[in-house]
This record gives sequence, structure tokens and C-alpha cells, in this order.
Amino acid sequence: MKNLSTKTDLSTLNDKQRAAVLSECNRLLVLAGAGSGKTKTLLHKINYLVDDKLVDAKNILAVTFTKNASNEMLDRLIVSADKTGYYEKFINTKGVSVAEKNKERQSFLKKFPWLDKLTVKTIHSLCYQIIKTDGVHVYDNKFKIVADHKSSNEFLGNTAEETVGEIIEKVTINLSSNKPFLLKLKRYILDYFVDFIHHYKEQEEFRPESKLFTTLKGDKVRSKSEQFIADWFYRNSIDYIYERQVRVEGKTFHPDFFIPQANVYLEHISNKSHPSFWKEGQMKIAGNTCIKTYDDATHNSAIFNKILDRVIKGKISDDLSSATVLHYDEEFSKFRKEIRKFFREVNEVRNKIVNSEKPIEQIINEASESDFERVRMFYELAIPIINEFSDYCTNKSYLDFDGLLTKSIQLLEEFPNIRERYQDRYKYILVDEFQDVNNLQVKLLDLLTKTSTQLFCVGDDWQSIYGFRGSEIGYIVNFKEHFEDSELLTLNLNYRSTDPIVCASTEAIKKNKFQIPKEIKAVKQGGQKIKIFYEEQEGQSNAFIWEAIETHIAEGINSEDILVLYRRTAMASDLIKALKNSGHKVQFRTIHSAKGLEAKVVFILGLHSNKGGFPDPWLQDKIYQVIKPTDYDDLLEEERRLFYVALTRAKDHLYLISKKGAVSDFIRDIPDEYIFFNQPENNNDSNKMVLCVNCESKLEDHYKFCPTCGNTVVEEVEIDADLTAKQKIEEIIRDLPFSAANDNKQKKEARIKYKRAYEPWAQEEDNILKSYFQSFSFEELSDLFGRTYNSIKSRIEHLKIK
Ligand SMILES: Nc1ncnc2c1ncn2[C@@H]1O[C@H](COP(=O)(O)OP(=O)(O)OP(=O)(O)O)[C@@H](O)[C@H]1O
Repeated sequence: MKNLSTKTDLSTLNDKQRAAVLSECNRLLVLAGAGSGKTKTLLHKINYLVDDKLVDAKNILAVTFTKNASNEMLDRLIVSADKTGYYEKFINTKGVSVAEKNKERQSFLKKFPWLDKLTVKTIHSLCYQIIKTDGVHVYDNKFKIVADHKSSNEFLGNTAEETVGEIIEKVTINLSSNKPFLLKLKRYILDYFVDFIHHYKEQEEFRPESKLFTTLKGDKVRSKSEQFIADWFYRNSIDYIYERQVRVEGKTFHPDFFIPQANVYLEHISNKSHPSFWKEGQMKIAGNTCIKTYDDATHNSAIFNKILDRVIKGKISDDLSSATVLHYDEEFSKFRKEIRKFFREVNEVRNKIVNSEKPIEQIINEASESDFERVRMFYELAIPIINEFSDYCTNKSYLDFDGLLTKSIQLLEEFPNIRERYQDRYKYILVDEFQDVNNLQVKLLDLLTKTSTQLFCVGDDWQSIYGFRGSEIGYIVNFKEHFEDSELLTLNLNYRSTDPIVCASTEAIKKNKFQIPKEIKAVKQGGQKIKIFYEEQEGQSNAFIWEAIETHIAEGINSEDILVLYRRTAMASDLIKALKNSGHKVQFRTIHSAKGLEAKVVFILGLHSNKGGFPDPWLQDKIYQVIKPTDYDDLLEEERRLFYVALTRAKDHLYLISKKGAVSDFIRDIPDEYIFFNQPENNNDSNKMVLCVNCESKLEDHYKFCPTCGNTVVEEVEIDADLTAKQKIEEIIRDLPFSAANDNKQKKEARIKYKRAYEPWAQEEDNILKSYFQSFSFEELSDLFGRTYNSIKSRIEHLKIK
């Protein structure tokens, strides 16, 4: 193999990579572990096809999933073509803007005609070109792209003024001119988004005049039960007057509610109400209808709403609410956040429907048969919105991202001559990141390939992390079943990471059932084991990370080569704040957005088992399950793939941040032999400790600043691990240099100071005391805390002074 004479220099490839480049197979999956050079192999394949197989570059299509990936692919091709070395220097120059890079890229592509003829595109931009060129048969070819956000897509010059969200709202407003629709929407939003108002009753039932309860309509009522009733009227758009005065035989009284259109009164009987016989008698004399509701039922809002449905609706005409004039703007002006959340859900359902194999009729049917009113109601609202959205977009010649794919598919399916033209043009199709394909994308690839087309896919099933937005890992795992006469070639040498990182990540991902087993080996033997930090107190890990970053920078590692990764953005916010003052600009990324990146030093945050940790698979909302049911185990496997992506970004140093007593299962999956055990948190035997001189927090002995208050002056103290907290304090105090005059006073102060530091519970006790001392006597408190009267008294006095 090594002596093969090719014009393309294949000497920098390993045997497997070279075999992939030379393969003549028409359906090849190059299955690669992380860092095994799949992009490198794909690029060599392109060079080989052009230089050695003399393929016309216009017959080659390379598909990527992001604009960045296609730009990077082009850059790497230009670098290999530009023998002067200028372009490589240019793209690596710091401070060059994206616009300057784009301009230079375009000008260099023109310098190498074969590169200019090559098609390197994202799948969406390929579809864009197809519809622009031939789409006139199925759509208006002067279409505009409608995006989720105005500023974040590759078709900026041809993007509609309106966003998807704005159009959804617009069509919803149109649909709301139909009163039953608006009423249903209002009820849905109030019942399922503003629901917190109707949770179990608060303990306080009646409020003084100055603190009345505010209803959804915005008026004030005297009790929680009355608030429920007023809100029920509001949900049903029934007008009411609160406590309208009634005069019968010269006497006045105020039934709780009056419904003018039905001429009906409503009186709520609570256990604080006066006996109502007299009132009832009077109302009868006056010939008024009066509905009664009872307090017992108000403890559960769901039950109370049902009772109100029954008792009130029975007494008033059904179309009472239709007499009320309703306006979308007025109804939702107070619930903008909620209605936007609903629109996001509608959009998610819209996307899922387009990507689903299930016919829309079946989805509608299953939704209408759901056991849950919420799900039924959601689809009754969402389907008309989705249909109107689609009509609106067609009318305006808009296409969204999925629309680009569906219209291209429709075009190639309905027009065989056009399909053949594309098939004849693209004789070689190379797909990067094949693990990320979804149903529509595979359908398009199927339409573009004929038997003689060479389809060369590279991907890693272990790195499939977009299942939540429709990618189907099944296409890569079952490649052989999907593509007839296909072959599979595995690249199993990892060039990026050291041995412990490669072994640990491979062991971790092996726990997944749905995967293609692979043995990945590290080219870089030896190297540091993985370091795990177990945080004991909030903020401790920030200090640990800061310290580690400082150390690596002192060793000569560039701060840009340090990457902090996290599952969710919230996990990093404290650390970002803490590092702000450090002066080092390390990269912060969610794991999803770190795909394809690498760094010498990587920290993975949030690896704990508490709520909001990692893994944390959330079963999706029931409304999405109608389209495609999700399974907890599948979601957990996707989380594990995400963990694998995170681990494999690290070249040399990997840090996992966890919590003591709540260690992530993912950490447990890593065999001990790859973990560095001499960790600070295991240094419990250490007889050294430092105290923050500002807030008196107890810190690990290697800390140089306090993670709690940020103070940089710490005091080192020697501790004997066998002593109790109290003994330790006495020892420290004995060694402190006190002035003779104030000896006792100073000792006492010092005792208090160190007690706060060594006994974390003492701080908690202080907080409780602070909030209790106004409501309890000293005797009660000494009982409560099991402490003497005097000790409680002096502590409270001390706190008061503070
Ligand atoms: N045969 C080889 N010899 C030396 N270095 C190699 C070889 N193949 C790949 N590499 C290096 O390994 C690193 C990873 O390569 P590349 O980015 O192509 O991997 P990848 O498989 O696309 O990674 P990932 O999927 O994890 O993003 C790069 O620095 C690349 O130059």
C-alpha cells in the first residue's frame, strides 16, 4: 500500500484512511471514531478523484451540515492547492473578520478553476440552488427564505422580513376573528400556562381591604374562592359585576357576583359567610335567580372549575359568551410570555410533522383520541394554525428550511428528467457527519443517487446528538440495510487525544445498546489521567477551575486552547462571572455547539446526579409523543453520546466537574484506571487548610483565593484530621498572638470567627436565628435549638449588632 504511486500525496494517511480514499465501492460508509481523521480522509478523497481518477470537479458534490463545516472544507482544500502557503497563513491570522475571510475564499476559489467547479454545500444550500434553478415547476422560484431568527442564516440576502414566529402570530390573530377559536385559545392559555394562579389554595383565604386578590381580568376581590370564580368567568368570557348592590323591600345586600346578560346572581358560601337563609328568601321574593357555590370544593382548582362548569353553565344560555366582544390583543396583552411559549410549541409540532413518517391525518386522528383534554385541545388549535401558516407562506412565496427540502424532494420525484439531470451531474456524492441525517435528507440523497453514483459517507454513530431535532441515528447504524451493496470501513486510530482520554471515552460509550461496536486506539500513548473534581460547597469548583487554568497558562498553553463545556448554558453562568476578572479568555461552549472542535485542555461542567445535572434526559411533552413517542432509554443513550462528544474534544488534559455525594452515573462508567486519584477532595488526611480572612470560609489548602467572596487573602492553618471541630478551634486560638489586655475578649471573638468557618451548620443556624428571633422568645429558641438560654441570648445579641 505504502508504495502506491498516486499523484495525490496519500503518505500522510494511515492504511484504513488510504483504503477509504482508494475504495471503488459505490455505497461506502467510513465509520470513524472521534479524532480519527474522517474530514481529512474525505478531503483526500476529493483530491484523489480529481488528480488521479481525472474526475471533472463539477461531477463532485460534498455535503456538510453547517455553513462553518463547508467553509472549513473549502479552506482546507484551498490550503492544499495553494503551494505558496499564503492562504494557510491568511486564515490562521488573528483578527481577520468573517467577511474578509469570505471575500478571500471566493477570490482563491477563482484562482483554482477545479475548486470553483466543485460543489461544497450544506444540504439546505444545495436545495436552495435546486429550487432556484428548476423549482419553477413546483414553486415560485423568486421565493424568500423564512427563518426562525432574522440574523442567523446563510441566505441573509434573500430572507423574508418576517420570522416564523411572527407569521404564526399573524395567522393566529386572523383565526381569532372566529370567536369559538379565540375562546378555545384563551381557555387553553389560561388553563395550561397561567395555571399557577389556580393551584391549591393558599392558606390565607380572606385578606384585608388593602390586600385584595387580583383576578385575571384585573379587578380586586375579597377572597381566594371569589378569585377562582371571577377567573372562571374570565376564562369563559362571561361578563360579571362584583358585589352589585340589590335592594329588596327597602333592605340592601351584595351578592358576590351578578351576570347581567343572564340576570343571574352568584353567592359563594364560605365557612365565614353569615347564614344565608334570609338572603336567599329575599332574593326569591325579588324573583332573582341565585346560584350557590360552596367553599369545600375550592381546595382543588380543577374540581372547582368542573363544578362551576356544571352549576353555572346549566343556569345560563350556552352562547352567552358570544355576546361579549373579544379581541386577540386585549385577551393576551397580559399573557405575552405564555402565548409566545404556545407559538413555540406549535412551531415545534409543525417541524416534527414535516419530518415525520406518519401521515398528518393519522396524527390528527390520534390527537383527537387522546385521553387528555390538553393534548386534544392543543391539536384543535395547532392544526388550523399550521395549515394557515402554510397557506400564508405559499401566498407570499416564502420557504422555510424544511420547505427547501420538501420542495426539492417533490421536484425530483415528480420530474424524472430533472432528477436524471442532477444524477448525471453528481457522479460522486460525499457526505460528512452522516450520523446527523434526518428522514428528508436521506430521501433527497436517495433521489440524487443512481446505481452508478459513488456515495461516500463519513460519520460516527457515537457522535449522533441531534435526535431531539429529528436526526435518525438508525441510518448510520443500519447503513447496510438502507443502502444495497454497501460496505463499511472503520477508522480506529485516534490522533487527537491521549490514551486515557481515548480509553475512557470508548469505555463510557460502550454502555449504549444502539451503536456499532468499535475498538478505538490512541496514537498518543501515555498522557495525564482524567481529573475529577468533587465539589462540596457551592462555588468551590469555580476556584478549582480558575487554579487549573492559571497552571496550564503558566505551563505555556494558550488560553484559546482551553475549552469549557456544559450540557446547558445555565451550568456555566457562575463560572463565566467568576472568570471574568481572571483576564484569561477561554472558550465556553455547550456540548452541542462544540462538535468538531478540539482543545488541549477541556473542562466538562455539571456532571452531577442532582436535578439539572448531566445526564438529565427529559421525556418530551405529551403533545409531541403523538407524532413520535420518545423512550427514556433512547434519550439516555443520546445523553451518553453527548458525553462522548464532550470527552473527545480534549487533546491532553480533561477535567470533569462533579459534586460530592451526587456523582453522575457517567463518571461512574469510567474505569478507575483512567482517573487521576490524588485529588484535592481526597486529601481529607491533609493537615493543612486555609481560611478566607474576609468571609471565613474553609478552603482546600491549595486555594489562593476564596470562591465564596472572591477575596484573595487567605490564611494557612495546620489541622490535625483526628481532632473535632471544637478541638481544632481551641488549638488555633492557643497559637494566636493575643495582646495581654484584651486576651479574653479577643479569644472569644476568635472562637466565634473560627466556629463559623469550621462548622458549616453554625452558619445555617445563624440564618435561622436571624429569621426567628423576632417571633420567638429566648426560652422557645433555646428549646428549639437545644442550647442554653444564655448562649442563645448572646448569639442573638451578636447577630443584631452585626
Ligand atoms: N493519518 C494521520 N496522521 C496524523 N494526523 C492525523 C491523521 N489523520 C488525522 N490526523 C489528525 O487528527 C486530528 C483529527 O482529525 P479530524 O478533525 O479530521 O478528525 P474527525 O474524525 O473529523 O474528528 P471529530 O469527529 O472528533 O470531530 C486532526 O488534527 C488531524 O490532522
